[in-house]
Amino acid sequence: MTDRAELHEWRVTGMDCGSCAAKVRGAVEMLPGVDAVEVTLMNERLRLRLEEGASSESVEKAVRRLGYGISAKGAAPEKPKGGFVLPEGAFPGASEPVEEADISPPHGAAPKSDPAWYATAKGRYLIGTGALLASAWIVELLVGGPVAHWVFVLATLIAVAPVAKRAALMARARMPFTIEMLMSIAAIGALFVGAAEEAALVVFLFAVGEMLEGLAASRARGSIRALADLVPKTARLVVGERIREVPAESLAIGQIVQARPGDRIPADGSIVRGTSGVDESPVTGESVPMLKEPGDKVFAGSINTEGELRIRVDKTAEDNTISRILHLVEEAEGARAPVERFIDRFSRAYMPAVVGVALLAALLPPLLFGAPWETWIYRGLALLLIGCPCALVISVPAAVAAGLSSGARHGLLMKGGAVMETAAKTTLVAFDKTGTLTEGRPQITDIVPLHGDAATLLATAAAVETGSNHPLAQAILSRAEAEGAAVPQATQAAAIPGRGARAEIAGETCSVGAPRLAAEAGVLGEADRATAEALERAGKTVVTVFTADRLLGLIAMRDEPRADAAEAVAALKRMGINSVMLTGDNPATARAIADSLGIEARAGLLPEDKVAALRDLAGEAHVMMVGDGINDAPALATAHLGIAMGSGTHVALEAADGALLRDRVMDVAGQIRLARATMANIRQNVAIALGLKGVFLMTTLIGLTGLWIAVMADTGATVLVTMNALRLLRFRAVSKGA
Ligand SMILES: Nc1ncnc2c1ncn2[C@@H]1O[C@H](COP(=O)(O)OP(=O)(O)OP(=O)(O)O)[C@@H](O)[C@H]1O
Ligand SMILES: [Zn+2]
Repeated sequence: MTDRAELHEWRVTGMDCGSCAAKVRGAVEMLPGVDAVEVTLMNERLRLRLEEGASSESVEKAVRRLGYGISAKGAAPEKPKGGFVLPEGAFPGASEPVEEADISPPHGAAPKSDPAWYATAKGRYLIGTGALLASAWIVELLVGGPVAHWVFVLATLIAVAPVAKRAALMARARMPFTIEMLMSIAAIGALFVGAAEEAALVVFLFAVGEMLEGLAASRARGSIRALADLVPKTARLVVGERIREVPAESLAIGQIVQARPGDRIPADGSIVRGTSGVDESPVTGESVPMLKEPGDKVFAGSINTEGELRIRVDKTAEDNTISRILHLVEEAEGARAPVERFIDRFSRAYMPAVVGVALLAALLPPLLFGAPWETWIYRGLALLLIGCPCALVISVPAAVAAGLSSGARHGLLMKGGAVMETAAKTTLVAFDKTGTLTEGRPQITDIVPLHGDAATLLATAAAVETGSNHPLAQAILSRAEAEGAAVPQATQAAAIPGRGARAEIAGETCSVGAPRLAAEAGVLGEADRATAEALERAGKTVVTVFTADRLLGLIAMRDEPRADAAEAVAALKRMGINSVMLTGDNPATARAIADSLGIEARAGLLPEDKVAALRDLAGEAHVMMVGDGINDAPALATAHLGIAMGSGTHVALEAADGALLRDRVMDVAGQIRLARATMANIRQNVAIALGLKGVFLMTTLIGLTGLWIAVMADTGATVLVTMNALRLLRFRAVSKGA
């Protein structure tokens, strides 16, 4: 393997059942110099590594030969071929290139809408086979007898030809067990046992099934694409006195745009003029409009409800929150759940096994017991049709895609099926305290100067904290600003993670930090310690302000628990999930807050202690860690699952396994509920798929059902499974008003 290998990406159109993706993967994997092949059905993507010297054209050729459309990502979109390789002129118009469903271009460009069903290659194939079948029936009605029989034979042959051609192509790509192959053998075989009418019907029903599958797949894709549609295509750019309509994609950072009442905001940005209620539900799922004023941030895709706003663009179109969410949901699909891999392996073994059973059924009874050949060959052919694993193969990705996009619309993000599967198993949620269980906006409650006055103490503390972005530092800085304190000049200001901050003021080293830090420096007397502890027992966080030789004073702050934190802990409890709070804050403060929430607490943890605590917990439970993502990245990475919540998520979106975009603790329960519902949905789907197969396997063997029922059973199962999965789109993870 050379390290010059390059990553390539294409868009592949026309895949709409799980086995399609497997076919593309199989065909491409065989090519020399190709490695790390990844095919995703829902966003129609093929990604692989090409070694130096290997040509990307051979990849494109291999995919086209299977009858799928392929175009390089980023390059000018080429017109994709339809789902079927049709002989020239087999059906009117069928050999023209077909504009198939286009997925969301991930970065905000205008997505095309799906063409009507009859305009797709599969639609035309369906109409063609339907017309053939209908004409044959008319002939049967008018003429009947042997003529009609031969008309059915002819209709079957014409209709099955494109399928057989495709089956042959796949077989040559060393994939003999495909649904196309089973179909072709069953249809042509049926002609030999004299069931011509049924053969024609079978091909027609197969076309119906393909069509429905295609519709279901594009529906699932559409639900993800809907996210991209939220960002307006155009923006009203303010240039001097005038306003110009420009494409939203072309906006550059720093430009000013106008949003009128009722407009969707075209870019992530900050308000420079105007005050208005902004409905962010499209992005975060938060349904109550938020009052925004100059300086506040807004997301692209939110709706401006009341007044005119002028907004400075902060992010380009491909970098805004919604395209990052979209990107995440798309990426997510690549991380396949273990259950999905299992199903894949299973279905790969399943098809050959069914072919074996079909062969035995056709041969054994006549050979061993002298049963009639015709009957048993017919039954064998019907068994072949039962060998289509479509329903089984689509059962997992359909549910995962529906679950993911349903979550995304409520601000609950998970990076793929693997994350969902783990989330569903959660037995313990570890919460970070500051900014997660609490608002993360501490307010100063007490200033206790020991030398000099309160204003000087505050000013000194503020000078030291200029080097920190800790919430406690923010509290001190904003209070100092509000009081107009005369903050002295500080140099070499630096944060001491998990402990405090330090700086030089007028040649003297000055520190602000946990009482422990002052104690270590030997400047915390008994009386001061008692004062601090009394404040801490009231749920306040105390910081000490000190120089090398004396304690200047104490500052107490209180960070209120989030309104729904206690309720969320209770909701998790009802789901059988324990909660624990991990915090760097001192034990007394932690105890006071934990008691008010009904949660266990581990306090006084340095960042590395949090990691150790999580390792410890992960030994006996499935742990989901929820943090604000700001300085708990190592902890998020240590838990089985790390979920970033609230405002910090914009930083942590890429690093965590999932994110909750709203500042609601209840969403943790919602996230797990959604994951559980998705896993339950998958189990139902697998049961439907396998159950129906089992039933029809039996009825076919005893001769109760025949060829066309076998096709219907497969199509029916596929449709049932997809519809069941789409139910997840209506999933309500969070009760209203939570
Ligand atoms: N910049 C700072 N200024 C003052 N004190 C600080 C600062 N940074 C940390 N501390 C002290 O160290 C303690 C632990 O800080 P750490 O950042 O680990 O926890 P936290 O973020 O406050 O709480 P949590 O762990 O729940 O998020 C704080 O409670 C505070 O006493
Ligand atoms: Zn299929």
